[in-house]
Order: sequence, then C-alpha cells, then structure tokens
Amino acid sequence: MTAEAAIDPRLEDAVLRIARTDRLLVAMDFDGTMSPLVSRAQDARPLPAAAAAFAALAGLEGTTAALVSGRALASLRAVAAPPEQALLVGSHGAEVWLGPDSPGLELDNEQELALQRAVASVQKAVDAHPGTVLERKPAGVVLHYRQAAAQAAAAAVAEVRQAAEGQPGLFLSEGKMVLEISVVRADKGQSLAMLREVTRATAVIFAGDDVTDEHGFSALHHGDVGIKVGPGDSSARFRLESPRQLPAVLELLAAARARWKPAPA
Ligand SMILES: O=P(O)(O)OC[C@H]1O[C@H](O[C@H]2O[C@H](CO)[C@@H](O)[C@H](O)[C@H]2O)[C@H](O)[C@@H](O)[C@@H]1O
Repeated sequence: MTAEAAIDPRLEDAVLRIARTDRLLVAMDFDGTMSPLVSRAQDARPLPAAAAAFAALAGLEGTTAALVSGRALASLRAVAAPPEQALLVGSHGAEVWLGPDSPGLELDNEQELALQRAVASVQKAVDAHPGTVLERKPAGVVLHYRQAAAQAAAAAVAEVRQAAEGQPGLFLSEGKMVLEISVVRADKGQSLAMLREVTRATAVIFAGDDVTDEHGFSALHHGDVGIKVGPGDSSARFRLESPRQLPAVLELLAAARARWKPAPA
C-alpha cells in the first residue's frame, strides 16, 4: 500500500464494484494524473506506485489498461514507459496504438501545409517571449508558457490565438499552461468510445486532471467511474486532490480485480 492510502468511501465502493465487471477498461490520463506536473514536459515520469499498479492491471485477465494522453505517442512512450500490453492513445486521439497492426497517422497535403503555418506562428511567439517553449507533435504544435512571466505568457497566447483563430483546418485547445493547435480534430471522449468498442468493455474507469479530460468524463456511461484529479470544475463523479492519491486507487482496483473470477461461460 502507498503512503497516501485513504480513499473516499464512495470511491472505494465504486472501485470495488467496477472490479467485478466482465471486461474492464482502465483508462488513465498521463500528465497531472499518473505523473505530477513538472516544468519541462520531457522530465515528467509516472509515480512509481502508479506505474506498478497500472502494470499489474494490464496483466490481469479480462482487463485492458490504456493511457489516453494529449502527448504525441512517441513522447508518451518515452516518459511513461508503459507495459507492453497497454493500449495507447496519443495527441488527444489523433494517434492510436492498439498493437503492431495499428496504422500510423497520415496527414494530407492541406494538413501538412496548415501544420507548417501553425508551427511558424508558435515559433514566432516563442522567439518573441522568453520562457515560452514550442512542442511539436505529428499533427499539432503546442505553446507552453508554464515557465514564462505572466505578461510574456499572455502576449504569446494572444498572438498564437490571433494567428490561428478562424483558419480552416486548425483546431485550438487549451490545457494547463498550454495552447495547442492541431490539424486533426480529436478528443478523449471519442478515444474512450473507440477503446470501449474495441475492447468490448463492460465498464470503464477513467482518471484525468485537465480540461481536455472533460471530453472523456462526458463519454462515460452509468456504471463507469470518472475521477477528476486536482482542482477545477469537472463533470467527473469522484475527485482526488492530487496524482499522489491515485496509486492507492489503482492498487485497490488491482487487488480486487486479481481476486475476481469471470463467471463460467
Ligand atoms: O493528456 P495528458 O497526458 O495529461 O497530456 C496533456 C499535455 O501534457 C503535457 O503538458 C502538461 O504537462 C507538462 C509536464 O508536467 C507541463 O509542463 C505542462 O504545463 C502541462 O500542460 C504535454 O507536454 C502536452 O503535449 C500534453 O498535451
């Protein structure tokens, strides 16, 4: 058991109930959920206890573990080191790994050109405003302003917004100290619906911390479990104060699920 093991009794009940479903999908956001938020995206790592419980779940019968992230798949793999059985959703759903046969992301010419223009607009803002950082993704570009002074951050965000808003084929989204432009429309709600279908899940548990995770919470069904991590408005039924409380929940789920036996066919 982890140090921060106290779980809200209502959440505990929900976890113990979902552990008895036929086919369970455990879908976890990464940054701010499996991993505490850090200044530089490349330095994020899952809490060891969260990673261990997630890996244990991935190895259990009737259970699929998935990371559903805004990160590019390559970046997600590099920082999360997911277990090999895990399914991966990257770039908010624009990239999907369901196994070796998964098709890679392909952009058409218009999307490539739109992406080049988006990257140029973010690069211009980053060059002008110290502390801001550009992150490339296969289908998008991110302006990070966590390390910028408030004025520089506001100016960079305004400039990138102005360059992108109203441009056909560009989709803007906000996250924690980030503004992202993508040339593929995707969200975590669609991603959870897709994972539910391909895994034929009879129940889903999903945890996330950011506004982009709200699409995921909205896609949950009666009997699923949605957990908002950290402060902020949310439609999730349950809440944890920080990523440090997640390991206890995953450990409880893994232990209960390991004891569960599928009904004989
Ligand atoms: O959906 P997620 O797995 O939570 O990914 C969302 C974004 O995560 C990363 O940015 C966030 O985490 C960084 C590291 O802790 C932090 O510095 C940044 O301020 C956060 O917004 C990632 O860099 C983005 O590409 C993801 O979209």
